[in-house]
Amino acid sequence: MSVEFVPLKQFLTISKTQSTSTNIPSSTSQNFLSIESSTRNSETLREGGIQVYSSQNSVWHEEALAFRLVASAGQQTAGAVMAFFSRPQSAAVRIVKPNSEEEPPKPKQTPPPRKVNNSSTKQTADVPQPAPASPATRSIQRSAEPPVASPLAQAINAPAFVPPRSAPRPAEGSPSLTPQAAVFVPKTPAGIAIARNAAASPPPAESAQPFAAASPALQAEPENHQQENGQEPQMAAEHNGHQEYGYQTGYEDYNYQGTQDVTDSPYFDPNQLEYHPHGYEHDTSYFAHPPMFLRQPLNYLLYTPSMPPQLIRNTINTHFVPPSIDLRQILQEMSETTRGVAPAGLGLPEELQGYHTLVPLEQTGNVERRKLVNWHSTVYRAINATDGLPGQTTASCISAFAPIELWSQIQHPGVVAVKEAFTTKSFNDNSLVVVYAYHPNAKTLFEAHVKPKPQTQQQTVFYGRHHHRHQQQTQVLPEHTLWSYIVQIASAIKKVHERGQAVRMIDVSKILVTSQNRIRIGSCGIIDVLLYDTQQDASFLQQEDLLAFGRLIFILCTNNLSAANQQNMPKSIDAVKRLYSVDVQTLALYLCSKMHKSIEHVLEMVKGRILAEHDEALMATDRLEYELLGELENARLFRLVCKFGFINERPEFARDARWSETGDRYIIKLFRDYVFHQIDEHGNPVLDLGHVLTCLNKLDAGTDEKMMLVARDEQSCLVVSYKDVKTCIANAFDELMRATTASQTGKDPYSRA
Ligand SMILES: Nc1ncnc2c1ncn2[C@@H]1O[C@H](COP(=O)(O)OP(=O)(O)OP(=O)(O)O)[C@@H](O)[C@H]1O
Repeated sequence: MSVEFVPLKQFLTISKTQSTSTNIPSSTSQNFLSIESSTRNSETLREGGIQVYSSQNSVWHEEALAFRLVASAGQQTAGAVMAFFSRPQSAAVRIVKPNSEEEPPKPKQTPPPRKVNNSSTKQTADVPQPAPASPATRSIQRSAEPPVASPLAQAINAPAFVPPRSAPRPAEGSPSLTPQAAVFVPKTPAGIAIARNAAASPPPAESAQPFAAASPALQAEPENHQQENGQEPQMAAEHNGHQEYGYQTGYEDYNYQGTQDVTDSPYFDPNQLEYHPHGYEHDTSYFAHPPMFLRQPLNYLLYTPSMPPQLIRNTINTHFVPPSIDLRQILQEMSETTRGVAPAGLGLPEELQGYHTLVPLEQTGNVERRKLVNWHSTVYRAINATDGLPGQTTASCISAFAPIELWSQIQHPGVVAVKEAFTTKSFNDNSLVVVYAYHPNAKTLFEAHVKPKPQTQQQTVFYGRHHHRHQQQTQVLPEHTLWSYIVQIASAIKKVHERGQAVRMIDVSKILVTSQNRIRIGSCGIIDVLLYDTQQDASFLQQEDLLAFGRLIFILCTNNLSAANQQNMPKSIDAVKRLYSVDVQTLALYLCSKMHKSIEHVLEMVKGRILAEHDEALMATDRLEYELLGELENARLFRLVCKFGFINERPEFARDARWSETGDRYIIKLFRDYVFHQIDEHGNPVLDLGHVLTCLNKLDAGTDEKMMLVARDEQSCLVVSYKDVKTCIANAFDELMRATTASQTGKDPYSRA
């Protein structure tokens, strides 16, 4: 979430309390609470942005949906496990031990990593499997011949058996998984199939490399791809149906170059900086560069697929959803930003009414700032530790915060959700804090389309916010995008107006671009609180909204903040005529006219575009559903890996007979080795993600396929099915679960009563 702070001398004259708050109960918050109460350390689980209006500051907040999914997934797992398992019953075929009379046991100096064999053939179920010959012989190769029954001792001394991991080098041209491909978890059924194939025909052991070994050629790929599928395509390439309004021809008359600095343009009006639709004072600090600090960026190649392009699921850049590869990177960046922390020394409060880890999203300190009415504001990202009970509120304060309560009830995709508001002195002044949903890496429309752009891309992050994408933008907004914005804003206005309220924040600096072509009106409710004692007619304010909407269209069409000023109107109309369809011009003029307007009439005027927008939105949901399908595997396999982590190597099991070499839990230990600790014939570790995925998928499915597990000392082996291992793991995990529950309730974990 994000929070906005306003220092409020006037405001606090209303409320004499030092810290007051109004909490907006929401079903989402309650859901979170219930999840948090069932998990520990919930404080890291919710994210928030706070916008704090103060003479210096502002803050916000929002739920971290990603965490909620993990938490609920964990609960589902637990429930399934508890319902599923009975007492452990190992179905292992048998443990084969060397006969000490026939052959003396080998000395147990530094036992080498055990070798394992995926003997997926049925024969292994009933016959003794060939055992490793000697520790020196580390080679594990898949035998082409079916295993032959042999006396035990002979089996122990038999030539080394061959697991699929170190199969002979595949013939040239045969399909194999490259190390790079193995790095990435296949996301689709097709991907899984590839992984399985890869497990059946693994790469030569020497080609196996650690995951981080990404090829430099692949590193360049996302960038190129981005250029091809940039979010802001060239106007000429845009299929907007209005190419006659070509940017070059249209704007040349206007003497305004797209990449030119706005301030160099003859169209530039120094007075534009004084444009203040809501009483803001735009000053030169508006264009000041925020303080930047360099940081080590994450290597997104470790997160995004470096698969061959033909294996990437969706390369189409749809209106709202970028191609898969870009989408994944954007989401990773968002996730990284959400977890960022501010550099030390900013003097921010450590805790603020249940919010912590404040990170300014804009410049703080002694900088010249624009004003919102008579106040300055600063936006921070913050993390919500608790849901914060309502503080002491005076009657007058309750009425001042009433608009926030009204706004919190407005749930609309075009409005940044309002959460709560309170006052504070934590910033060494009297501030109003308004908490909003946080949209990582959001930009204002001004930043996205109006502000002059740097010519080069920079891998820099300003206070944890990424600034290296989408820097290369043309200055002319494609008409298709413009209509999309118009429809989204009109829809938001409709929602607010029909509730008898006014938006009062239709401004390029307050509307956020939160993802590809998705915009939301932000900072709603602040003006209502700040001017709560100024009685203003709602219908008058609604007319102001529509006027602001018209001005916004002119600004976006011309990239000029003063485009809608009286003296610039003729030029602006001319520019709109040249660059955009007559429909845009008609709508903008209607909205800027002095006649009585209504949002219903606006919707009537844009109804054709609404259908197009609706279709794009449906296409986006289809795309996202498709992307989501590929992620299903992740949670399932992640839960399995977590179970392994919970179960294996627990010190309390060290002396438990069931975990000893004759116990039923021993299978889990050996299976873990089989999955993760493979070695090749030279004793080198094999890091084959394909093998791990194949094993975990079979384990999760509980297949009857059998494998041979070899003890670490290579003195015995065990033939079990994945189903057996699954049962063992489930039983062990169930036991842990019951122990956990018992420790919370004080009951004996092993008592079934
Ligand atoms: N809810 C939010 N989630 C994420 N980022 C936000 C949110 N609200 C604002 N921001 C970001 O915070 C930054 C500052 O926002 P702000 O509204 O102060 O814009 P501004 O252009 O600096 O306007 P002003 O000059 O009035 O302060 C912007 O870059 C904006 O993208």
